[in-house]
Amino acid sequence: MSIPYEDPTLVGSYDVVGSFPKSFGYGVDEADMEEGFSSEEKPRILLMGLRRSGKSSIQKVVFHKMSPNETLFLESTNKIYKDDISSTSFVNFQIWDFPGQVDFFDPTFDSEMIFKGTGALIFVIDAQDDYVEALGRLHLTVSRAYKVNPDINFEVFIHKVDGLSDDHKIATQRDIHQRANDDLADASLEKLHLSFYLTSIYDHSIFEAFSKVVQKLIPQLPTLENLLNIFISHSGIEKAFLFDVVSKIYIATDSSPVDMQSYELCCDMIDVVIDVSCIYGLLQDGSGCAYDKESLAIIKLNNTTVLYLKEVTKFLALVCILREESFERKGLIEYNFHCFRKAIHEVFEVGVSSPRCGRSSRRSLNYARLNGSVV
Ligand SMILES: Nc1nc2c(ncn2[C@@H]2O[C@H](COP(=O)(O)OP(=O)(O)OP(=O)(O)O)[C@@H](O)[C@H]2O)c(=O)[nH]1
Repeated sequence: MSIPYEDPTLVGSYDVVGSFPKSFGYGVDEADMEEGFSSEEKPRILLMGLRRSGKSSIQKVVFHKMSPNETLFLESTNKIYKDDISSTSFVNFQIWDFPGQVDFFDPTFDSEMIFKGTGALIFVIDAQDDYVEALGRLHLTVSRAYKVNPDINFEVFIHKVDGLSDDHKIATQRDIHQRANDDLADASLEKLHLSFYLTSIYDHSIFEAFSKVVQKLIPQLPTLENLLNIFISHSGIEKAFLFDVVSKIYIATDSSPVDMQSYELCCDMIDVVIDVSCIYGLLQDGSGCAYDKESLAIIKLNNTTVLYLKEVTKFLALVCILREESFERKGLIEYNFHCFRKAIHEVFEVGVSSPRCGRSSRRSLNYARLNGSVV
């Protein structure tokens, strides 16, 4: 079976349901910054798994704002769908969505080309279905990819868990974890590490899981975490996330544990801000930008909690949760934010001026170009 490729610019686009209009973007000049980078060179995230496991739905919900219910009408993918999201998102990758029936033994399947430039391989398992066949396919896929490129991060999404009880979720995760690792041990592939996530497109779990996958691919992550730690400890803030605004993936947070509720609250805040901005912030002819340098929002909740959102770069927003009493020192928070923002810009500028030219430094350079130099 030959696997044709599909250029996303040529296929039908999906209407946007939910908070962001599809046209929501951040301006125009990414093309200039991309010079010298062919799309082939961009690091990839691969989405693989059996038919109907939910791959296309994940991609559409996370990166194209499709509403979960609309995924019911998605047709089966029969080509590799390459989605370049770098022009609208901090996540400067290509997402490659594979058809479920991909045949690794087909001579036209060029595993060297596909796996060489891959940063992460996400294997999606439908938890509502019998997963024995999926486990076999997982083993085949990861062992094949590992042989070509042992640096790939292997991520397993135990997907559609919205249909399972909490106990069932845990039991399924344990069982899949055990069997997948047993298969690897039998093949003497103990060094191949699999990470497991329970996901569903019907809640925030898919965004959280994708956040973790993407974070592993961001070379500046420790620096970003450090900056967030310094910022919150000097500002009386409880939790801070650095969000990619379009996808609502958080690319970094401070080192205190993430609880799902805080994350959801911050995601909802982004939706509210962009919704209000789209409705009341654009000009009458629809021109203008829903998210720009001026973007700032403060929401006081009825439980003495304050949510604070502010633009950091054209792709990134800082969203914080703090107590009302800490917010009395608003001037201090603003000053610290100013220093934080400056430091973030410097982090990415260092990437730009770095003389290194290996593949990984080119990746950071790519981030830097998109996130530092144009804000
Ligand atoms: N309950 C539930 N259904 C889901 C979830 N994600 C996807 N689905 C449904 O699963 C079905 C298959 O989804 P697709 O995204 O087309 O699956 P795919 O893996 O891309 O399928 P192929 O293109 O055939 O490989 C659709 O009806 C989706 O609505 C989920 O998290 N929960």
